[in-house]
Amino acid sequence: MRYISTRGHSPDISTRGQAPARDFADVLLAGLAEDGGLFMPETWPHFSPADWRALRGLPYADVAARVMQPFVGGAIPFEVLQGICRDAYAGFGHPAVAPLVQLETGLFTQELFHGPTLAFKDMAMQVLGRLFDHVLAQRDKRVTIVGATSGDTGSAAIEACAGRDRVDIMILHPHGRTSEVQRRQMTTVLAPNVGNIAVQGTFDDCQDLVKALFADAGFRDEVRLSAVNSINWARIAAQIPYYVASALALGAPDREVAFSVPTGNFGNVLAAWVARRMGLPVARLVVGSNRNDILARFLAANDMSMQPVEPSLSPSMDIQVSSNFERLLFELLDRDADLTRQTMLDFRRTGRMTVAAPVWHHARTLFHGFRLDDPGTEAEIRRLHAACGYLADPHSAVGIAAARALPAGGGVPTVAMATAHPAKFPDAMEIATGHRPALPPRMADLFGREERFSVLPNDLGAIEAAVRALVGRNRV
Ligand SMILES: Cc1ncc(COP(=O)(O)O)c(C=O)c1O
Ligand SMILES: N[C@@H](CCOP(=O)(O)O)C(=O)O
Repeated sequence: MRYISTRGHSPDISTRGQAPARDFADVLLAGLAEDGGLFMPETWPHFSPADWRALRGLPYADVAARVMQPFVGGAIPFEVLQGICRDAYAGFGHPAVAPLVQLETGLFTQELFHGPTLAFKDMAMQVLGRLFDHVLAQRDKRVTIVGATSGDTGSAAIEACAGRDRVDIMILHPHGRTSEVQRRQMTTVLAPNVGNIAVQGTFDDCQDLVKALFADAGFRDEVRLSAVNSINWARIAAQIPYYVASALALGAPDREVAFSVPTGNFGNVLAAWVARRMGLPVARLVVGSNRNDILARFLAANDMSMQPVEPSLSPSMDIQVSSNFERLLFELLDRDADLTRQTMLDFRRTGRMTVAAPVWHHARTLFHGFRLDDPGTEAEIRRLHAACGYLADPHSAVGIAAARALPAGGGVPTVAMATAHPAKFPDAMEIATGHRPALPPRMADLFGREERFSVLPNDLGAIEAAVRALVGRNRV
């Protein structure tokens, strides 16, 4: 399998490509293409109904390896990939890894939060940490990972990379805009290869800083920059298998399913779209947003206009620029990289994007948008708890409410993704239900642990200096 950039390869003008086609291992290490685009597979793998059926009954780790295998291609032998997946999921807190829970007739939630940091990010990040180890050892290289987080990616990435020999990792979070549990999960990891910066800005500022670091070619090469956000294709590839696992459990490929996904950076729901592109019978995909509803507004009215990021009860979704939308746009524009690049540059210049009517109509056949404000989120958490005793965190509650808002779908079961453990957001949970969910015993002393992080302005030079200091410390 080869990969191309959303901005550097046009099917008509292939010689204009700026980022050369790469294999999976190259893409894992590069993170973002040199031309600022996102990597995409050159072709989409396709599974027949018989291929899907052959996955039924396998342990989750084996499903993951088989679903990821076509994306990994010849870059890593299948036995190695399978070993990595088995090892990655062995430590999860539930034997099914990502169990399905029925909430009501036709409505299920898939719990993606049984990994070490209690959010869906672990599902991919535990695999990525091991993939980095394997590929870096093979190539005898080191990398510096710089990631942006609105709360959950950071701790999952740190957990996956702390103490690894060939990786330094610096995580940027928006100062004061995560929950305290989320912040402490990152800042109390004192391994020498880990750094944390609280940026005086929003998640979008943090994400823009990461992209600006990649755009500074000198810096990128000097520290051998890599990424663990879902701009890295490997993250998307490792998020596809749980859609497959729940669809199979509900009768696929002989029965359709629908998915409802609480959305911010568009990486999770994009993985569901890829599963459908691979032939999984997915009837509908619902994009759930909080008050930062740029995606819902786009789907409702072809209006992707940026507004200031507002803090909400679901802080991990407080995002305006959904990076992975660029991957969808590339597909919607028939893989015209020049048009994708121009559309994205115009969006960042003007803060506004509308697409041609047929493109927008096509997007609406693929995705339904939904928006839930904070009072609605609180009410949904309370309702669920009263109705069936289920504690859904504020992000998961947005996804569940979005699933319930869907018009009846002719007997198609809907799976709403539960993306975080409620104990990560104890204040919101207590206000909504009167219950303060406890952290697992291994994290019980989180609030007594020493924290280490710097507060820095939203300034590229300051971030580059901090990354250089981290790298310098570990490479002498
Ligand atoms: C708990 C939680 N739910 C939902 C999301 C949104 O997922 P995505 O950014 O893949 O759209 C995030 C952050 O990414 C998250 O941490
Ligand atoms: N919600 C995320 C934001 C980054 O998303 P990613 O999937 O692109 O890493 C977070 O919790 O950090």
